[in-house]
Amino acid sequence: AAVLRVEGGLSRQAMSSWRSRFPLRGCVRPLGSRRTCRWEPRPAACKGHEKLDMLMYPVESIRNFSIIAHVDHGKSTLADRLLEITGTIAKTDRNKQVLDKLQVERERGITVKAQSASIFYNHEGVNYLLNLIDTPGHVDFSYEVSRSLSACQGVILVVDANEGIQAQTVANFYLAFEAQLAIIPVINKIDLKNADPERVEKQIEKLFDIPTEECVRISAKQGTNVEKVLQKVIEKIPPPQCNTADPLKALVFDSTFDHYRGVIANIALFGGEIEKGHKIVSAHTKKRYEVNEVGILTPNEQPTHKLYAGQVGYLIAGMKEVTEAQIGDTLFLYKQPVEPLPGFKSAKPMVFAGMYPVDQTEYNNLKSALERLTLNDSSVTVHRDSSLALGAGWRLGFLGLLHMEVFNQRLEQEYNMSVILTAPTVPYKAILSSAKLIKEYGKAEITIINPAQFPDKLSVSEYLEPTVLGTIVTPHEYIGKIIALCQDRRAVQKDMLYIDERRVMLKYLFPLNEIVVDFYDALKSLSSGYASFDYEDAGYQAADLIKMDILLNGNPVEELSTIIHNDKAYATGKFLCERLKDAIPRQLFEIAIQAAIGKKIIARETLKAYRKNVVAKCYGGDITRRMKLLKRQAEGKKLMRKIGNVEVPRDAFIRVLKRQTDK
Ligand SMILES: Nc1nc2c(ncn2[C@@H]2O[C@H](COP(=O)(O)OP(=O)(O)OP(=O)(O)O)[C@@H](O)[C@H]2O)c(=O)[nH]1
Repeated sequence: AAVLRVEGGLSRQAMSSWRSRFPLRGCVRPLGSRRTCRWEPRPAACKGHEKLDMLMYPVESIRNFSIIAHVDHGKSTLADRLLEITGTIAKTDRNKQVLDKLQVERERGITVKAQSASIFYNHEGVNYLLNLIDTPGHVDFSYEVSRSLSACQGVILVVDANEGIQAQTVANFYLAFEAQLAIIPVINKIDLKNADPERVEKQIEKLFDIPTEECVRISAKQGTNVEKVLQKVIEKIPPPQCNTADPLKALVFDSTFDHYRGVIANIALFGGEIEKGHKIVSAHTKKRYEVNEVGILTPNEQPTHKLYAGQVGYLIAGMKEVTEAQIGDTLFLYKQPVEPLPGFKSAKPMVFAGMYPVDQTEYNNLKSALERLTLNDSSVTVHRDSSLALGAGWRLGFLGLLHMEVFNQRLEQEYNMSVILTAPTVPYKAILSSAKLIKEYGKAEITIINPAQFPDKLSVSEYLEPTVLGTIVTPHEYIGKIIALCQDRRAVQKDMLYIDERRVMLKYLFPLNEIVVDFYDALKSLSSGYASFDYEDAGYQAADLIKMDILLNGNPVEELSTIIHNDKAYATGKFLCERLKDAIPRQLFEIAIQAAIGKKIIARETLKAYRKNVVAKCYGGDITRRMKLLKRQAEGKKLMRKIGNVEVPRDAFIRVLKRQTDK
């Protein structure tokens, strides 16, 4: 055990000053009198946490930082290496992407949720406590990035040595830059055959004004130079500016829900200290709680005696309700109120879709699964909704289509729920002209997030659609095709800049609905995967919109009703009908697949009748085999949805909607 001896002992004053300087002092106790003043771990409080007991961290030796990058540039791999070389996790083959804890993250190989880990590191004889937050790269999850940055004083900006600066590199750089964080540029994958770190350094200098000599060249995969990154973190990133002697001020920057322990809030302490038994108050809800547990993430939860100003850790305080751990909330000690921290702008949903239980008896189960999952993913908005065909359900708002798919996958994997999802739509607006409707809504400008509520042209003076400013980074040989694609999507060019002799950055103003579903896929396929894309909100513009329905034998398919631009109606209607024809299995009768605007049919496909005789193979009629096949057919039917008398596989709709990829 580490024993700290102080020659000649300490005065009472000096002792209290030491107390405020050593964040983990809860783990040490004075031995003997003040005069002899030997300190050693306090076993009862810290059982099993020897590492924490042995080290003490004044604010000056804490660094809080995030790793940010474009998708796949190696954030999670770098995080793994940092954890490994500091001995935070064991070095084995199994420790891949340890911070990507969710099943969906491991399956898809992407980070969806930011994760933190505390690292202990000795640099030149000084012990440091480094708190690392791994963040997602995909544009849909940039909200996670900006939230994580609020708990940090610096970032490692990872850029792939082969791909160079990509659209999300630019977006993430500006998030960090605007938050005035220290930025350490790191060029990763220098082991690749085509790596060209020099070129990437020049790009970084040109676009971000960071001198080339500040870049660190590494291979996260092989571990080359990773130690240098840690040294840079210590040298370049300032320690948090706060004081343990101040009243408690803790920012809730993330939260997760545990079935057994309730809400686990990730907190960053901007002042004071917190320990088990403290009575705390939420600035947002004004509710009072008693702290049950505090600790740090290494990367699994590890309880500590206390958390101190400057640290990042977790807190469990008997919060059971989903709404209690508001992200961005400030926690303070009971009867010691503080000025709340600025918090976060709430996430702005870009895509809305209806969600319904496959079977209405599952409504309550789905409701509680949704409540729990939205606690882990507070960027999803939920409104109750109902439909004649699909029953009671919800209208959910997502940050993008990938976010929607991931959310759906998590519902299935983590809560065993299968649901019906309707076609995604963006939040349109309408300026009403009908006095009756204005009275009904209580306002003239309404937001439409459900095609079922689309007001008729006669009662509207203007429709508005949301737009985004998109950034595309591409090798120059694809420019022609990309410009044609953007024009096809009704986009207006705003800027074009060569970031070096081979790469171009384009800026376009897009109608959001043109990019939401499949723009990224289309861009990838026509640039052989080399172009990247990112976007930010850019307000509303007037648009000529209509509502289009898809009918199966005259019955509307509610999942596929969409609001689209008039110019696109015929082409989209025809395309949806063709795709649906491929996605629906032939049935005993003929099926008419039609696209309609109001009563007017604008496209039609016909699916010929066919009978699948599942028992045809059972010549001779072995009864058990026959029963087995019929049972299998019945199971298959559960995955179907009935529209009128037509059976449609439930996953057909999402396949139909991803229209562009193989057009
Ligand atoms: N050759 C080579 N491959 C690397 C290196 N670092 C990461 N990779 C590979 O690049 C791919 C992406 O790495 P990740 O660490 O998952 O990337 P990420 O940035 O965390 O990705 P997201 O979380 O989806 O944003 C993986 O296949 C890694 O094995 C490197 O230094 N060299």
